[in-house]
Amino acid sequence: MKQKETSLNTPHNMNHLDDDFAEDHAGTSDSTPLRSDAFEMDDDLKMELIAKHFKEIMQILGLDLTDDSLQGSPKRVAKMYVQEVFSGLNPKNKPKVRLFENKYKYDQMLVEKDITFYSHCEHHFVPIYGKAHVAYFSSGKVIGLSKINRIVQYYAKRPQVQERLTMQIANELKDILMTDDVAVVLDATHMCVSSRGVSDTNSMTGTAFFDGKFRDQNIKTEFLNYINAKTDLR
Ligand SMILES: Nc1nc2c(ncn2[C@@H]2O[C@H](COP(=O)(O)OP(=O)(O)OP(=O)(O)O)[C@@H](O)[C@H]2O)c(=O)[nH]1
Ligand SMILES: [Zn+2]
Repeated sequence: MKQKETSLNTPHNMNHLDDDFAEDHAGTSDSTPLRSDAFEMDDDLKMELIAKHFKEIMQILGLDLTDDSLQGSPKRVAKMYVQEVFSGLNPKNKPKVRLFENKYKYDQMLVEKDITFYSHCEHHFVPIYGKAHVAYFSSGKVIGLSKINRIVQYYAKRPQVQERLTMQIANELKDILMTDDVAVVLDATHMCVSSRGVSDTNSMTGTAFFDGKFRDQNIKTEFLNYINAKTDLR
């Protein structure tokens, strides 16, 4: 895991490194740049500190925190960051995945497409949202379909760049399923591009990862055709 040292003024002793914990929980697919003491602080303290600092940001912006609509916002934002939109930074929220034997000897590709995800751009902290399409060939084991969605959600719920999110999903699936035969495609809208800055409301960002059998052009085409096909079952 990549580790970064920065100093944060907290009342906690966050100086020692719990390497074993971090390694056990983060796994090999984790490439988010995390502080070496990222797992030291409990959620309550994180929320308390974020609320305190966010309140200051609101005050600096000139907002009157005695207004009854604004009063609760620092705590609301803190709770949303820690328990919801950035919950994927905490390894305790990593989905528990059970493997099953591929008893039915299914040897074709399995595709989980149109997985809706919400993430946040790590440069501007505004939403990225889109669809993930994931496929794999079983090397003898299979996982429950919902776990694929949960893995996508876990890594999406972090400050992200789309390229890293794509790789984290792919590497996690390769680790769990013990195979290189994994493909991941993400189509997403970045609100830092659409709602500010260049303000392009139409452009989308595509990222893709193909390994193992998916490097074969025919297999790749089969996967891409399937994710682009209209499946009107909903
Ligand atoms: N590669 C990559 N870039 C991203 C992603 N999300 C946002 N960005 C870009 O990150 C860049 C940050 O660049 P800066 O020039 O420092 O930011 P900025 O001055 O706010 O740039 P503008 O958005 O052009 O106004 C921007 O070009 C964003 O569009 C992502 O997932 N992957
Ligand atoms: Zn951005």
